[in-house]
Amino acid sequence: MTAPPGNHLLWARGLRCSHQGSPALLGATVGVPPGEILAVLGPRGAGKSTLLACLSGQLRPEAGEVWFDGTPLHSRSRGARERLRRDRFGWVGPVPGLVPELTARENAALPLLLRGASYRTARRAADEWLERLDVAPLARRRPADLLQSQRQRVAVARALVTVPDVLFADEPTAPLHRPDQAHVLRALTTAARTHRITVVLATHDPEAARYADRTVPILDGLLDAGPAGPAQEGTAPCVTSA
Ligand SMILES: Nc1ncnc2c1ncn2[C@@H]1O[C@H](COP(=O)(O)OP(=O)(O)OP(=O)(O)O)[C@@H](O)[C@H]1O
Repeated sequence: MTAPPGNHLLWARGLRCSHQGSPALLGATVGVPPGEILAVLGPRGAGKSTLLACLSGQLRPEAGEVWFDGTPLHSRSRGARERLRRDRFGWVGPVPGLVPELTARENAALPLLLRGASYRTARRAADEWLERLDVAPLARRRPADLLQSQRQRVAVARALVTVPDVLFADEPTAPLHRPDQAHVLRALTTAARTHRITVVLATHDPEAARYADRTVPILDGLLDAGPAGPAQEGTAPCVTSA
């Protein structure tokens, strides 16, 4: 196994992955330098979510390699990949997925509390991120009392509260109206740039991709956007439990 070429925080080559026999990724190669906001742009079913799941270690690809911070991710155990996701990655998807019983502040603080931070520390950090996402006045409200765009901004605050090395954003504004989409994407990308957080943004919308530093197209499970590096044999089947 040879380390990836160039100065990439995240790098993948020749990723292949299928879901219950139907192919989703047929060969994806991409490198992401530290601090870059990269948009992966493609239509529905192109393989964007599967790519992000492989890059973040949720799925282990059938073939190909994923490297993060100079070490291979694709060959790590499930537990090691879960720890990496908890400690170094953030995730925001199209559905906010907030805990309904908790306030916006408690939801945003949750990742820090799960890491063992004190309530006071977690609360202070959560308040700062809610402020950056323009939802600080709503800190005491529960998700049911928030608008969809407000819930999504709380979800972004929760994804960024640990200041992850990489934020994976999978269609983070898909269910929002256009003005709310712009608001959430501007807040997300401004916060990421300020804190040098690398972002991989999956989207079907060229307007959303305009907030990124670079856009790479994905179509029918194919993406070729980085130096290939040396050839490598495939690994185990594409599964979450491996
Ligand atoms: N859990 C699954 N079981 C079966 N097929 C799946 C599953 N997840 C994705 N697929 C299929 O894999 C292909 C790629 O899906 P994927 O969700 O990665 O694409 P996408 O570009 O993110 O699309 P969308 O924007 O619709 O989510 C599609 O054909 C999809 O139907």
